[in-house]
Amino acid sequence: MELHIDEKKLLKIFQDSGKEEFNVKELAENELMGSETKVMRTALWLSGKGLVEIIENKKEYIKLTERGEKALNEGFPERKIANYLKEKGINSIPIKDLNKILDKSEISPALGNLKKKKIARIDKGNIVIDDLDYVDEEEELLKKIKTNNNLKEYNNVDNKKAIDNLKKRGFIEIEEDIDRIIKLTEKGKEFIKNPIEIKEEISQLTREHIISGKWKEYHIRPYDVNIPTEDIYPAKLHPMTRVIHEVKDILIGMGFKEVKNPIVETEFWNFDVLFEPQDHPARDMQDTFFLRYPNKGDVPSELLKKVKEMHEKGIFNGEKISKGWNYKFDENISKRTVLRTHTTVSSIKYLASLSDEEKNGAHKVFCIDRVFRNEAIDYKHLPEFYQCEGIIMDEDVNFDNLMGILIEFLKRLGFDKVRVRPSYFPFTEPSLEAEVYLEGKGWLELLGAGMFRPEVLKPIGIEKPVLAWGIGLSRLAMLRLGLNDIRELHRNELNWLKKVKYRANI
Ligand SMILES: N[C@@H](Cc1ccccc1)C(=O)O
Repeated sequence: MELHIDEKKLLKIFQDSGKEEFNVKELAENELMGSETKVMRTALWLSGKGLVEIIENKKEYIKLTERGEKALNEGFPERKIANYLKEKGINSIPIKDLNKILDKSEISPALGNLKKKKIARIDKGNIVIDDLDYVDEEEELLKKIKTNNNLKEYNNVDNKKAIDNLKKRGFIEIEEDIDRIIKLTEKGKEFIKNPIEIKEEISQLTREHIISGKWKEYHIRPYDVNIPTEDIYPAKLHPMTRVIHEVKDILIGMGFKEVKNPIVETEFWNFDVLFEPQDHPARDMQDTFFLRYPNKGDVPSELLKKVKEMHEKGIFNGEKISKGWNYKFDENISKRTVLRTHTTVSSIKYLASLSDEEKNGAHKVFCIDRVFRNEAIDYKHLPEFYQCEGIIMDEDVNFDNLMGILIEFLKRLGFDKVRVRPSYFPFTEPSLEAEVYLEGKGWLELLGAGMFRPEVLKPIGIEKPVLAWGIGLSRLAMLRLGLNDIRELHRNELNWLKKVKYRANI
């Protein structure tokens, strides 16, 4: 068992003395310890290891007040009267002369007590003490208390009255203390049968230790991360922010660059450019938030014409490359404003913004952002959530590369078992859906992906193939945080935020 040097020292005191228990105060006086806090801290560690037991006894003790100390040293006021008379060789004095002997405040308690204790009698304005060497039980008690202050010792009926009186006269006070005993357990007794070697220990190696060569003499104590400590809750990032950071770090590590775009978009960028027909059910009121203010946005007119032709007839630059959607494209719909429904807008806007020269190069970009869908709130749906989207554009990237990059990305997120199924998105062909396997949960759908269709790429002037994927981050967050209800993520319940453990790379 690895012990801290203080633990060794404490046990050594037991070993050297042969005693099995000690009062904390006694241990604190031992030079190996030096303070009660040190003894207690060390004893707590040792009790955690089962070597000692800490026994706490509540103790009531009697404390002499300042007035009590004075009475003990100078005598009780009534005793002062008796002593005065004794000195003068008399046994009575007029009450009015008592101020020669006592402070004003002491006179009436002295008189009261002399009468009560039947030591003196009053005779025609004089106070008479017959036995000047009287024995006073209260004085005796106060002397005893000075040497033994444990209230328990004075608990018998005889003392009770005297104690009460001393308390009333303000000579004593009853106080409470906790008496702590450190006692060896059986395991502790076994342990100290072996010699305990105390060698100076350090827990941190400094430059001085190294330069002086002293490091050779010290024992460097290993960290014990199992020592119980108090829980502390420092400020930290919101768990959702941590999910975002984790994904961002992974993608940057894979060579992607981040792009950002506004939340408000035109239907043109959110849908039209992505070859989603204007009568597509995904656009209807169920899914999309349409804006009243502003209700119109600017749309690049050249591109609008090209996209319109593609939608209506599948024609680009006079060449029929697709069947198109065969409906009447409405430019007013294109201009309507919406809260973006997916981050694919960012990918496509990035590609459309490339200059001719940039188009010659290869591009890897990603976007992590909030998207909005008009969904009823339940345990797995919120109208606002995070998506992460990535694209790669290069000479001859293909579907195999897409699979490869997704498997790698998911692996870095901690998902080893990945399964891919064919899927459908209006803007990609072929399209796929990737599922990951989670112990105890089975297969979970995590992302959608595909190769952008020529109907999408041609009008924005991109000739090279582009692979794209989108992943919902809220679901990932739920997995990371062990949540069964997505609403928990945004409720911001303080206790949950304090205690939630974020496990990156599950
Ligand atoms: N935008 C799609 C996901 C996706 C992105 C890129 C390619 C294919 C699919 C969605 O929101 O579900």
